[in-house]
Amino acid sequence: SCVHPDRPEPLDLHLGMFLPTLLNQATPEQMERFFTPAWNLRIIGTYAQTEMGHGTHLRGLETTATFDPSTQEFVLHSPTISSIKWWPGGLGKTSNHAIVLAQLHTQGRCHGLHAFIVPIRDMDTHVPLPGVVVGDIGPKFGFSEVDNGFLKLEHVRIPLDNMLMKFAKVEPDGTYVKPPSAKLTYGMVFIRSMIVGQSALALAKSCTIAIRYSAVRHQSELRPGEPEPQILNYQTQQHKLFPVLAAAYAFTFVGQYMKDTYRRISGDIHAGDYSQLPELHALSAGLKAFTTWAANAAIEVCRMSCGGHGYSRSSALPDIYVEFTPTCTYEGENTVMMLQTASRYLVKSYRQASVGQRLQGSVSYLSEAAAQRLRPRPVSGGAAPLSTQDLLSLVHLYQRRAASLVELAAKSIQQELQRGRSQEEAWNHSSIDLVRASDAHCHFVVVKLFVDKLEQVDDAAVKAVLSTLALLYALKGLADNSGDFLQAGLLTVPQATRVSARIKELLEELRPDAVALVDAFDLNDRKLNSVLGRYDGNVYEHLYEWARQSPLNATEVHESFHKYLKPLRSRL
Ligand SMILES: CCCCC/C=C\C/C=C\C/C=C\C/C=C\CCCC(=O)SCCNC(=O)CCNC(=O)[C@H](O)C(C)(C)COP(=O)(O)OP(=O)(O)OC[C@H]1O[C@@H](n2cnc3c(N)ncnc32)[C@H](O)[C@@H]1OP(=O)(O)O
Ligand SMILES: Cc1cc2nc3c(=O)[nH]c(=O)nc-3n(C[C@H](O)[C@H](O)[C@H](O)COP(=O)(O)OP(=O)(O)OC[C@H]3O[C@@H](n4cnc5c(N)ncnc54)[C@H](O)[C@@H]3O)c2cc1C
Repeated sequence: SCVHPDRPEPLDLHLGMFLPTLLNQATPEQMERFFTPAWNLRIIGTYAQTEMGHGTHLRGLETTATFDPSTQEFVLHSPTISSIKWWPGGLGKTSNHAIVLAQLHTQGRCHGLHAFIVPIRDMDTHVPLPGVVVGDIGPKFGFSEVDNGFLKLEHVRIPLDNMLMKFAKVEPDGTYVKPPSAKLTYGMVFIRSMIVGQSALALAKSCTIAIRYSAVRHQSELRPGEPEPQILNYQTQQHKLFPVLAAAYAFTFVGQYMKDTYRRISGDIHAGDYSQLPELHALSAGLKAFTTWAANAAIEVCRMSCGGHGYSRSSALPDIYVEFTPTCTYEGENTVMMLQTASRYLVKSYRQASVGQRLQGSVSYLSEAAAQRLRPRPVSGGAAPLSTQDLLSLVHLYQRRAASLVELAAKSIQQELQRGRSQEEAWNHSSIDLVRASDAHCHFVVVKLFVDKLEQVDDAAVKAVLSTLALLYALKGLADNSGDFLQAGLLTVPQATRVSARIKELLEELRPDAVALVDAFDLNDRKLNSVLGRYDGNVYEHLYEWARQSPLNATEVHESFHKYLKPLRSRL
């Protein structure tokens, strides 16, 4: 990471999950024994939860940890081929320890998934320990710097106090002591919260490269006989890139909010107050999925907006994409995360609101919607007047769309039940609606946080341009999801037409500030690592220099001529 601070590297899991899991789940004695050597890289660890057969379904994980009171040890074992730990970063060749998630068996009973610190390589020779079969899982889409690995445990014994026991415990006689809350052992909320900020960074880098390049790239003819214009003057180029720019700002604010919320609530949890954990889980799961899906698509828009040179590694956009895209899968596959937010939070809150409960946090609007349902509908019934200028009214529109889609999902479950389907089937047959409800809820949260942030901006000029970005973000989202708003009776066709016209005006308004707005991310050339996105805009000279350094150009005549072409010629 000293060369490219953002490139994935084998120690990411050690820094990003092994250390934080110790901080969250180790006892003071275990901190003493493990944290210090881990901080000094004597111990190098990873987080081994996913198996070949299960990544999402945690309760289906097969690795076992069976307590043996006669020796005061746990026996860690991979009972089947599908139970082999698979994917953990840094596991293949780098780590000498792993936090292994395994089903805890003691006194003949299974107590579910718990975390165990398992030494896997000799601390001096780095040779795998007895009973440990470990290696790299082979080439991947990207992440080639990381040795994502497999781990097969064959009756490996570890001492009793290698089980992380801050919450749950096993006593010397094998008695299991339950944690204060079963949810505390899940973990993963920390990284999901951090990933929201990673989405913002990926967007900021991508649109900085694409907008700067679009300011120096001249192509085609706008007015006959005039010089070729900057491609940033094409309305279609602005329509591709300025909403990405707006999203980069939006997600930056959401990423800060997510980090602050994580810090606040995990502080409460450390103090023994678990009441906010459901909100933190739902928010981090939903926003992780929402922002990574959006950023994933936007990086590709930025790459393609740079034409051929966008496809060159010199642009950095292919690498940004390859390194970012697994965030949609790891730390909770996005669809599954959206379903968690809907099923474990939004529908539950909807039902509480329907019986008059006052809701707090990001779902408080569901109480308002429930109260609304009880009031007689206005005769007009039609959509409220739409202001394409007033941000607060747009926030309200997103709130009502979310409330409407949560209600639609909850009603779908009700209808399925009335058809005689079981609970599980009713939920499964409503899961498309559940995902839409979560998506709409997260979209509302993002728009609301963007507008809230503007209240904190004092400088009038900065506030004005950020308001334009917030308007573009909100109106583009309205246009992209107009079906939801039309279906919910929140938008009319004439209003939708006005929205499209307003978006075109905003693109024109933003054009003069576009380069300054990406410069404001202050991403230096080393961090961007992009010939197209260079601050000095001197692209062509550096593109030529970059190509000259290609390994293929080390010799004027490549050995392939003599080895293949020439012999081939002689045979034809
Ligand atoms: C410190 C320095 C930092 C420096 C950083 C430096 C570098 C960092 C760089 C990069 C970062 C590092 C690494 C990045 C690269 C790769 C990392 C990838 C690592 C991984 O890829 S690592 C594996 C991730 N793999 C998953 O992510 C599994 C997903 N699968 C699940 O998560 C579950 O399978 C679920 C939830 C789908 C179903 O599980 P289930 O069936 O048991 O639960 P169920 O749905 O029944 O819910 C029962 C009750 O638990 C609550 N609940 C559930 N989950 C909770 C949670 N997390 N927290 C709190 N409450 C939770 C519910 O809300 C409900 O609550 P209630 O009962 O009240 O409704
Ligand atoms: C680059 C990378 C690094 C990783 N690093 C680690 C690591 O360090 N440690 C670790 O433990 N793991 C790691 N993983 C594994 C990762 O956490 C899992 O791949 C992820 O949790 C998804 O689980 P899965 O692979 O089983 O996918 P599956 O869950 O099998 O997903 C396949 C499809 O099934 C769908 N699906 C699954 N369950 C449901 C459901 N209930 N309802 C509806 N649809 C469903 C999904 O939406 C998806 O479309 C890493 C993965 C990658 C790609």
